[in-house]
Amino acid sequence: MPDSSLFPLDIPTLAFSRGLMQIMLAGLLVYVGRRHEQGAGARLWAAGFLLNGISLFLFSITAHGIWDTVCVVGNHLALGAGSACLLLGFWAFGRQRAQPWLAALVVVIPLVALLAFEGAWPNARLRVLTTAFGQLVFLLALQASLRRPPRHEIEHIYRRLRVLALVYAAVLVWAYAVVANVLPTSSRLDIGYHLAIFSVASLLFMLSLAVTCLALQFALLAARNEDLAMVDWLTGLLNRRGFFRAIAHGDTGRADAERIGSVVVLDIDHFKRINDQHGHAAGDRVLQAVADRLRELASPSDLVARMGGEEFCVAMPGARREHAFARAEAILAHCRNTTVPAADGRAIRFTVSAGVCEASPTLSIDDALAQADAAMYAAKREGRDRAMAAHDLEHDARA
Ligand SMILES: Nc1nc2c(ncn2[C@@H]2O[C@H](COP(=O)(O)OP(=O)(O)OP(=O)(O)O)[C@@H](O)[C@H]2O)c(=O)[nH]1
Repeated sequence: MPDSSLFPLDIPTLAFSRGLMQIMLAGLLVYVGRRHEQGAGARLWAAGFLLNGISLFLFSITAHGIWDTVCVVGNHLALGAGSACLLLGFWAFGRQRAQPWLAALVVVIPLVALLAFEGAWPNARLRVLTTAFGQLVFLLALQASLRRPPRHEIEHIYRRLRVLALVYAAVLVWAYAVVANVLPTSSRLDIGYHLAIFSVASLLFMLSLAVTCLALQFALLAARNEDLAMVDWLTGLLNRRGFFRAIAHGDTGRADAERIGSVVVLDIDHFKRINDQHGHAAGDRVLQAVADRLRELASPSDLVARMGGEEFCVAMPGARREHAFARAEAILAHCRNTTVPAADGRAIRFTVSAGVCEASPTLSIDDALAQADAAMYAAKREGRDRAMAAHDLEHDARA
């Protein structure tokens, strides 16, 4: 066998650099996990990379006697525990049910390798192969955990990671098939050569995995921030932006023509007076009480939003004008019977005016809202605390 190598780096040096890199990435993930509200996944990933790093450090040490045993035991235990933590991290991040038996399996396999082929029947080749089998189980479990992304925004990252894990699993099988003497080795491609290629592949995989974990955490944060930008902080309802986005994305779950159905625009009567008499904080509580009533009376497919100030809107998918009108009147009655405590202990009573408009394939959502708004102002002019339909306004105008 010629004494030549395409890889001037020896495997322990590569293992040392891989270990160092993983420990550094673990530090970065700890930082990210601590700063984010949903950082449980990142913290578990950090533990996984740290343990993997320690395992590689121990692997790269050349020790003798008892210290050699300590290094081999530590290497196997840290490797199994590290893989289990990475899996637990993906389950926590994806809000999936953890599968303790699977996590236990990736810990038990290197342990069995250690006890059986280091302790009972010493056989380095079988020990290495069993440990590699544990890594293969980890990669397959990782593949399975990436099947259902928790949000559509991170779907493409999950898809790429699945491809990456698959390619790495193929390299792992190829490298260890040589160790098992399953593949023929030419005079040039000896076991060391294959393991060196595997070491580089492993370095690249773990680096990509860590960068992907960071990318996932940031993508989740960006998606959550986008959610917050769609929600009114005071009432928890959609805000104007969230309402139009939900309409555009078809969140009502209906086909186009039916999607919008009818819209009801609601406005609290003499709200300025409530603010002036009872203070802004009491006014805020009235806004929250209206939001609660709307939530209570909404059907699951309705979109309920605070469009700004004291104006609210409910999109009722599939609802015809008469049905929407009846529901608007029910909301008004509910608000009429609601009391909100003022700071001085008095009960604040309030009323709401509403305008109803049925959308149609020829009437855009903007036009339907404008017509419902006009109907709501007509209701105000008629004396407030009532609902009016845009359709009736048209009829009156024509008469
Ligand atoms: N407390 C509180 N008040 C708000 C908020 N947003 C807008 N307002 C107040 O809502 C009031 C709206 O007053 P107007 O537009 O005159 O309407 P109104 O008094 O309800 O009269 P009508 O609509 O004609 O019945 C203003 O005084 C705003 O300051 C808010 O988030 N909290």
